[in-house]
Amino acid sequence: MASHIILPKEEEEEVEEGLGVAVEADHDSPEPPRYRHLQPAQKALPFSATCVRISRDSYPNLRALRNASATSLRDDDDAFAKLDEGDYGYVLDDVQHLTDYLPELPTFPNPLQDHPAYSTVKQYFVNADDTVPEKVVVQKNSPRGVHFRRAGPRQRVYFEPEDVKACIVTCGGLCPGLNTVIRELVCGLSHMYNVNDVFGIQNGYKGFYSSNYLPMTPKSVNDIHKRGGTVLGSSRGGHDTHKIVDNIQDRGINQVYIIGGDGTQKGAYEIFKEIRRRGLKVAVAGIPKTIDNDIAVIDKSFGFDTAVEEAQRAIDAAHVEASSAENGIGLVKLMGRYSGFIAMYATLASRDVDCCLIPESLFYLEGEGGLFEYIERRLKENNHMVIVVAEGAGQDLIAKSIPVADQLDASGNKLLLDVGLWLTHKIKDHCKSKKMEMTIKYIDPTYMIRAIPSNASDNVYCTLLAHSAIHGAMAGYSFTVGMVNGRHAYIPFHRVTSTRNKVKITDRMWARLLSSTNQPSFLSKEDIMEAREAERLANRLPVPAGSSEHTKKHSASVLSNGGK
Ligand SMILES: Nc1ncnc2c1ncn2[C@@H]1O[C@H](COP(=O)(O)OP(=O)(O)O)[C@@H](O)[C@H]1O
Ligand SMILES: O=P(O)(O)OC[C@H]1O[C@](O)(COP(=O)(O)O)[C@@H](O)[C@@H]1O
Ligand SMILES: [Mg+2]
Repeated sequence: MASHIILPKEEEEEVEEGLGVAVEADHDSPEPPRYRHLQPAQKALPFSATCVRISRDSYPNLRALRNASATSLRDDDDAFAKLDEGDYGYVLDDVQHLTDYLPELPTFPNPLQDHPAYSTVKQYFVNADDTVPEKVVVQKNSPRGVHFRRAGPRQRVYFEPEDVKACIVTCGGLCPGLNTVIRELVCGLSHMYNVNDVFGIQNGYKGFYSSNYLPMTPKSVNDIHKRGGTVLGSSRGGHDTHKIVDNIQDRGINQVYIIGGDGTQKGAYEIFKEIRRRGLKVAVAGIPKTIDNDIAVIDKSFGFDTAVEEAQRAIDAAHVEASSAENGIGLVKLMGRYSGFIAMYATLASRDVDCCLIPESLFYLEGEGGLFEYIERRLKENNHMVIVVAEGAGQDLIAKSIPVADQLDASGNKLLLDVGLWLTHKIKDHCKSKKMEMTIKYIDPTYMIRAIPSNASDNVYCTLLAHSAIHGAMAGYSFTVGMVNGRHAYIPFHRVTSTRNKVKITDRMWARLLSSTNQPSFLSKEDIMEAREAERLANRLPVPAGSSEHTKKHSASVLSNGGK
């Protein structure tokens, strides 16, 4: 896979009058990276900002460096990174900072140092060099790997409180905890940094240029965390980078807090790039929201725990319905377009679920090891059963039986066909063909789950995320904030948008689920090998000793060495 990394001029003699060269590095190839001069548009960028601190001499390490990362940069010229190498394979995948393109900015003492509540905390400020490792399970000889900048308050900040004009926007689908994040941003800015000029953008990205900005105060947001939804409103679509940045510029906004999922974070990155291109002193802080828990790098997204908890109520209802009928089946559809985390965790928590179907694990209906065979067996054994299906599961099967053209929502997300309804009909038809008496009750609790306020633990998590975002923006960084291995970190935008977090069906968690439900895995031996190989390639791991692939490679290298 190729990615583009930009080197500073002084490290590349081949540059003529340009500011630098782009390096196209193919990590899977032993060939040295190819150099390309920057395109005119890229030359317009203040170069010191985007340089990757890798010298030409360290090229042998470049592959190792990129290999240390589980995800790669997007394969386009926009994907610039700030990578910093340390000893023993240490890599800092750093976030953008105002001084990358405005090097002369003054700094100010952090007002928290005089705050009665915070100044008593020993070592309240984080060390400027503190970083958080992406992977915490290591071996004796493994390189230290990729790290992210640790979140938290810094000794010096890049904004004076009275100069800050902040705005908050929520985009995409609802998720429990949105109001808590909004509340804590407004209160945190005011209570920690004495910032009182905070505005709410209404109804998502389009609100930047089509609605009034709502002034927000600690008083006006005091009890919003007890309500579901978002007091600001949200929407899909409407991301017009130029119009948005024009408005940010015209209104003198200098901190933008953007709460939303993968689509929203992509939009935040576009906004940041345009802000930087215009040389504006504006920090962009993304706070990832995804009820599906599918955002890469971070441990867990806010609202996920609340969603799993609320899903129990639907599963309980399905269980009551199923167990109160002869050959009763309760079918619950849970959220998860591409990732089945809610379905998997809700199943593991409930213990009443007999089968969980997720997008990551393909299933089939007919024949040996299929869903119908399992349903028949389970009804015979237990007289009732509960099935949980994630909304993105079985889309391939539905598309085969009901061919319809793909439809997209306003944000460009594919609209899914209703797997719950489809499965209900399929199961009914099958039982009818087998002359089996049965009852099936289908429950879709999606909007009931999304619309509730967050639970206690999500409330605390939302508060910490909001505070980390504020500290980062005040310190001049632009980033997506998130918890990585239990510590809050500032993550480059491209890292959270380039891949998706998915359930690994070769992991222990999925194995636990299979053993708890006793459902078929729907996988052949070849499927398992294929999934393991995909996993290995995605994580750039070596071929395991003893595997057939390893034996093949080993024999080939022995032969090429003349059998030595
Ligand atoms: N690639 C993209 N570039 C810029 N904006 C995007 C992109 N993808 C989505 N957006 C914007 O982000 C917002 C939310 O996206 P959406 O996919 O609906 O929800 P989520 O952020 O939860 O994934 C929408 O306003 C959409 O226009
Ligand atoms: O009906 P809507 O509002 O488009 O939302 C449905 C989608 O919203 C979600 O709950 C969350 O999606 P986003 O992360 O894109 O906001 C999905 O699980 C679901 O498919
Ligand atoms: Mg999304």
